[in-house]
Amino acid sequence: MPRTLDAWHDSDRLLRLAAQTFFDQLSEMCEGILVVDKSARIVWIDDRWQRNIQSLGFNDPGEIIGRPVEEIVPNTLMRHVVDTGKPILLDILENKAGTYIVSRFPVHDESGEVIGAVGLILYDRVESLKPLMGKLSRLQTELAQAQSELARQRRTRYTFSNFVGNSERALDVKSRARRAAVLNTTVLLLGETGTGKELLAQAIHSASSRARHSFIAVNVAAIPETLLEAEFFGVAPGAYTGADKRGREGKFKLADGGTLFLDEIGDMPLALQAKLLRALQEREFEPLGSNAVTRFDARVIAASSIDLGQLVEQGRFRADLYYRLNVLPIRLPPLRERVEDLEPLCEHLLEQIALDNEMQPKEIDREAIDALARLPWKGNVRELRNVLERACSLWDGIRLTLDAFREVLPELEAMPADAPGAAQMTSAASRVGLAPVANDVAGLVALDRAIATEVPVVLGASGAFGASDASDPSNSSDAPLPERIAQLERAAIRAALVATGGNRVQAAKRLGIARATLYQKLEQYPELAAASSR
Ligand SMILES: Nc1ncnc2c1ncn2[C@@H]1O[C@H](COP(=O)(O)OP(=O)(O)OP(=O)(O)O)[C@@H](O)[C@H]1O
Repeated sequence: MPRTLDAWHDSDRLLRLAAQTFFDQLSEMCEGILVVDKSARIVWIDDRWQRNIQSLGFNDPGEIIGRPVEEIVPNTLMRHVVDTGKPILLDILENKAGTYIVSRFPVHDESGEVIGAVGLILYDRVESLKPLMGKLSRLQTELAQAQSELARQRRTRYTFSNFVGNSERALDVKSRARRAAVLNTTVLLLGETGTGKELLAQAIHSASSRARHSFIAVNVAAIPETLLEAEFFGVAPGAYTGADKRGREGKFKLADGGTLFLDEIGDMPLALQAKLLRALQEREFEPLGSNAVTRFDARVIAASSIDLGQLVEQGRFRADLYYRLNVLPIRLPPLRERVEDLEPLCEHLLEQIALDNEMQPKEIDREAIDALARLPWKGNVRELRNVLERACSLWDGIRLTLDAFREVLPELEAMPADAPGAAQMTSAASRVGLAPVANDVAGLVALDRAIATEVPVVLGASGAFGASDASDPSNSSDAPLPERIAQLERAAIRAALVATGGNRVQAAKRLGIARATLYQKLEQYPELAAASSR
């Protein structure tokens, strides 16, 4: 079939000519061509490419032929193309000679083996692309900043040295946590709000072999129930209408290799508890809207300020999940049970406050510490820090005396000097008993704080719950509006907590706000947080 043969020969010739024409056209169009052999040594450059020689520090083409390409062209990827046999169709090459838009192709022999590569400078007047390049570089800078901020947030701030306290209880907590750090098991931190559960979780992570990886914290209570699953396990691309087309990674994935801190685990809805249990057991999970499983390798540290055992009894927490989490429980004592740590804690917190506010650290009188030791500190170290911060801002002197705290804690006034220590003061009834009620300002505030700390008792003890906190400067009609609004807000939240016996879910409903919003508010007002159960 001569015609077919002719056609074959014709097409073969045609192809060769096409390749030649393509090459000629391309060399016309582009700003320079460079060819390397299979060991990435330069074998040929065209006339246009020669224009770059001087900017690269050479005078003659003879000086560069036969040399490894990266010795001549900094940042080139020609060797990569030869090694992988894969083209790089479009790239930006930046080096001391300038910024270029380049293209790189492997060259194959008849058997398909890579025998070299061709590099084309498509565009060398990147100056004219300046606005575009400027935008690109701005975006790159922003991305780098966002990435470093994210990495900073995911790094832990705390180590064991930040957990202040030399009391027997504090030392015991630290030694248990140190032991937990070297193991890879699940840890359960139990303790009232503000006792340092998150601090300890970070310290365990920092001292573990996972320290180089992320520490991801999720407050289960602060996330609306409907969003929890996506937040935990992520969303597959295009999983549902309105979902991000590219999907979203969940906290489990983000914590991969590192530590996942699940705060207020007792607030997790039952349906999600099942999925969490499976994830912990199987070490894999399915993102929302996906059938494919994702493996994960993160240590889980869970925390709770309520007795999980009790929740199990009430059928609000799965027993199997409880046992799975309760491998290594650590109980953090409330501050009132380790009042000997008050002094070092005050010193540490005063230093922190000074650093944060760029001021000289204040000192604290022994007499003031003794008085503080008699308070119940339901908001624990967090509440202590708030009190110290307020005292620092209101008190001019360098030493915080008892008077400095009388301004912040008027109930100190009402408390007899020989009042029993906080450790013995286990009920609000005893505190209310100490305080004169009604029109006496200090008494009213004492009552107010007692309400904030021991809700149910005071419910019966005072019908005057709605009475405003007369000693609070924000109550004065001269107080700025934001302070007065905050005061009203506190009063409303407190009233709702009282009315619901401290139940946060019901209180949020009563207030007509989302549960997550209430949790945010309680973070703002730890003395109220201390008053409520979950
Ligand atoms: N032992 C401690 N030494 C120094 N600072 C502490 C200590 N315990 C708690 N803090 C500080 O008190 C504040 C509250 O601590 P953290 O958030 O760890 O408590 P938490 O138990 O996780 O509270 P919540 O249950 O409300 O989330 C933080 O500023 C923390 O640095």
